[in-house]
Order: sequence, then structure tokens, then C-alpha cells
Amino acid sequence: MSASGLPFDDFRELLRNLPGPDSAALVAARERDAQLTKPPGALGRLEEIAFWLAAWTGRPPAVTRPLVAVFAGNHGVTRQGVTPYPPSVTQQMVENFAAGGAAINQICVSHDLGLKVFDLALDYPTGDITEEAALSERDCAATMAFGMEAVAGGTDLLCIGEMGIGNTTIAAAINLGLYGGTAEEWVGPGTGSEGEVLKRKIAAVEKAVALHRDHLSDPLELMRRLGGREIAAMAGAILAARMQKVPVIIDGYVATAAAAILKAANPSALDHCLIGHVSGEPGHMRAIEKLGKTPLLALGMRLGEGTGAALAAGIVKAAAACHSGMATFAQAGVSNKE
Ligand SMILES: Cc1cc2ncn([C@H]3O[C@H](COP(=O)(O)O)[C@@H](O)[C@H]3O)c2cc1C
Ligand SMILES: O=C(O)c1cccnc1
Repeated sequence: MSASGLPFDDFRELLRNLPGPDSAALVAARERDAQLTKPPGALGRLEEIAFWLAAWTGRPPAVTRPLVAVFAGNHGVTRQGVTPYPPSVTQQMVENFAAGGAAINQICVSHDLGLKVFDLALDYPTGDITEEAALSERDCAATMAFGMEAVAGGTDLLCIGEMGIGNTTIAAAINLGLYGGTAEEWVGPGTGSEGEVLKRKIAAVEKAVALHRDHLSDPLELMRRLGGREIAAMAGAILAARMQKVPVIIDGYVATAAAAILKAANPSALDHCLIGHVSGEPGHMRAIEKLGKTPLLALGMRLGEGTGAALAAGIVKAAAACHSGMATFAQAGVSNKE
């Protein structure tokens, strides 16, 4: 933290001074791509992904230590009856991740991805956003800093996921706070809210955004008021990845809301990020469009846990492998076009 000043000051400073892409690595990747044994452009988006890897790592495209980071937090807003599951499921799922029993475990095994789960003070839910701020500035900044640890062990592709009962309400409130519109446009079923639960969820999002409305123009302030611990940690992880030249794949509706806060603070803040998968959560595509992104996959999943990002990591790994491992026309003795 800063020796003086407010806890967010260091993050504001980081957000003002984000490193840009490496143009020499990008040019080198484009030159190599032109030599590979395929018609120009024939690998479509895989080629763009290889260039993106080069630009944001500053090296030839390679993925050797991909990591899925799952951040888990609990939310005071669950008191409003906005989700069909009890908040105790967050801790239970963290144990399930450790035991290898969750969907994300199996996708990581399938795609050979590392998995780290960060549980964030699960015994201390954040403030109920319909009545107070989720976090103090100090707590929010400390949690962002903790999230930055996700890249500390060394990774060259970071997939961002979350676990937190009630957090699709939080994500909807963040989106309404950032983009406006109506609560109905941003609220979806999450784990399966319907009927009265869905009505309470819409009401909670409306009430929260109305309560905090005079403080939402500053994205970090919006995050501490309407967000949660996993939201702050995901934002910190995305930011740390940028500083450490680690490209990022963002997961579903909730992870996208955390990322959106950084974009609101600096329009270039997500240039090192891809959206892995468009969730079945109805507002997700609109949220992705607000970021000017196109998701890699659309599989109708609506789970979170980093599952959509992890599946997309398989595509990113394949893009890097094609780029680095394919033969050139000269090496393979294949005739190029005249
Ligand atoms: C067993 C189970 C496993 C999950 N894995 C991810 N989520 C997902 O659902 C939660 C958000 O939905 P809502 O806002 O409706 O509570 C988050 O924990 C999210 O990661 C799960 C939810 C459950 C119940
Ligand atoms: O898209 C998501 O992130 C999502 C959707 C439903 C439940 N939890 C997360």
C-alpha cells in the first residue's frame, strides 16, 4: 500500500500506466505465420490468437504453464433471498475443488491446465449491497492485492474464474452501475433463480444501484460498493497479469463484470484479455459487446468456476502449438503459391 494516501492510490497509478503490446514480437509472429505451410489466413482466429500471445508476452507464441485461478467469496446480499442455494455451498465447493470433484477439475485434467483456488475470507461475507458498501476501501484494495498473487508462481496463460453463491446478483449490479439500462436487462437466473427468487434478485439489484448511485462514476469506488471479494481479486489478477506480460482468458458473466471495472478505469485495460465463452446467462453477450470483444466459444454453459475460460485455453494452446510447431514451406519442401 502507499506510504501515504488512500488504499486505492496504487491501483489508480497502475491503471494510468499500463504497459502496451510488444510490437517487435508481434511483427516477428506475423512474419513467421506467413511462412507456415498453409494458405494465408487459413487458420482464421487461431492466427489472431497467436499474434495476441506474441504481443502480450513479448515472445514467440507459446503456452507451457497455463493456470486456472478460481477466486471464492461470500456475499451479504444472499440475505435478500436472491439465489436458490445456501451460501455454505461456496465453502463446500472450495472443498470439492480441492478433492477434484468439480467440473473445473475435469476440464483442467482434460486440457492439462494448472488449477489454484483462492478462498477469500469465506466466513466473513461482504456487506449487503442493498444496505451498505460491500467492502471498505482498505479491504477492497487488500483483496485486489491478494488477487495479484495469482501470477506470482509463474504462468504464461491465466484463466480467471470464480465461486460465490449470490455473485450473479453482484455481477448484475455492477453491470447496471456501469452501463445503466434496467435491472431486468442485467439479471438472469444464475444457478436457477425463478419466480419469487428472481423478483427479489431484480429488486435487490435496483435497490443497490439506487442506494450507491452518487458514487458510481469512479470504477474502483463502484467495485468496493457493489462488488465482492472475488470480484476485487479477479480485477487484481487481471491487472497483475498485464504488468507481468501474462495473457488472460476471462470466464463467464461474473468474471466479465470484474474485468469491466478495469475497462471503465482505462479503456485499454483488457487488451491482453480474451473472453473464453459466452455464458447462458442472458446479459453476458451484451456485457461482452460493451467490452468490444468476441467470445471464443458458445457452449451454453452457465456455471462459472473458470470452466468457459479453461475450455478456451485448449484453443489458445492449439493456436500457439500451430504457430510454433508447424513447418515452413522451405522446411517441408511444400511449394508456396506462385
Ligand atoms: C453446486 C454449485 C456449483 C457451482 N459452481 C459455480 N457456481 C456458480 O453459481 C454461483 C452464482 O450463482 P447465484 O448468483 O445464482 O448464486 C457462483 O458460485 C458461481 O460460480 C455454482 C453454483 C452451485 C450451486
Ligand atoms: O456465467 C457465469 O459466470 C455464471 C452463470 C451462472 C452461475 N454462475 C456463474
